[in-house]
Amino acid sequence: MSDAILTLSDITSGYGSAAVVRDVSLDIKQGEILAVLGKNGMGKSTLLKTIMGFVSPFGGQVILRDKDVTQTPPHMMARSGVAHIPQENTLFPDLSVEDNLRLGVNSDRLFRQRLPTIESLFPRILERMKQRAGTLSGGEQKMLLMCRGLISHPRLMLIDEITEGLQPAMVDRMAEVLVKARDDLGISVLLVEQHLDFALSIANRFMILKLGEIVDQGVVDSQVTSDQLSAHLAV
Ligand SMILES: Nc1ncnc2c1ncn2[C@@H]1O[C@H](COP(=O)(O)OP(=O)(O)OP(=O)(O)O)[C@@H](O)[C@H]1O
Repeated sequence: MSDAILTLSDITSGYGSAAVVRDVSLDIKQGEILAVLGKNGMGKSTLLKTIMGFVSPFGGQVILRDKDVTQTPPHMMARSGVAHIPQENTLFPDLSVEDNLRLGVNSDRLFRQRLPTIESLFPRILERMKQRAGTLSGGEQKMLLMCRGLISHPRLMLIDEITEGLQPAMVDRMAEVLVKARDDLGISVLLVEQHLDFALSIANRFMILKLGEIVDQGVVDSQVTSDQLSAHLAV
């Protein structure tokens, strides 16, 4: 049995007949953060949507803990412990913070059981439980999206540009939360990012996607700096 929680083998996918992700192979181990970096339009979001089952691959395999889940629909992927936090805001703005959070669990018992973990990660969200989600600040809405993912107790999170539009203090908070999720809860994370310093501050490994293909990858250590990788991301 492989120790990878997720393995992609030669995934090619896209829209209509246009391939925007080409022959991507990767694996993520339990409790590891893999950052997928690249310029706009390089296929990063499509890669996450393909794993989650929103986009059907033209070829290749998606393996979750040794089980072939290629073409598995999103609700079944969620049931298998995969949480997708898309770039778009998928909160229900007219529902309260609490009701949005409750969408991440299927029972009142689990909700009450897991709330303390959420409280320890994001105390400010708890202070706003009765507030309509649409009236939270942009940063608080991103926090709520992350909490809704975390309260489902995922084994794997697919996170798409969570730092977009966040102020530096909130970016730091988000980094702390992801590191805690990895180190304390053992969650694996596939992180799509344009914020290089954020990604390199928390990721174990990185991978650069260019026109849908992996053009560089490696372990994040003191040798890897944002200056080296920024050439891949410059517009
Ligand atoms: N639903 C769709 N139908 C057709 N083409 C699409 C669709 N979604 C994305 N594309 C195209 O696929 C390509 C890759 O898009 P994708 O959103 O995966 O890139 P990305 O690397 O996540 O970019 P960004 O950083 O700007 O979000 C782009 O050329 C985009 O226009």
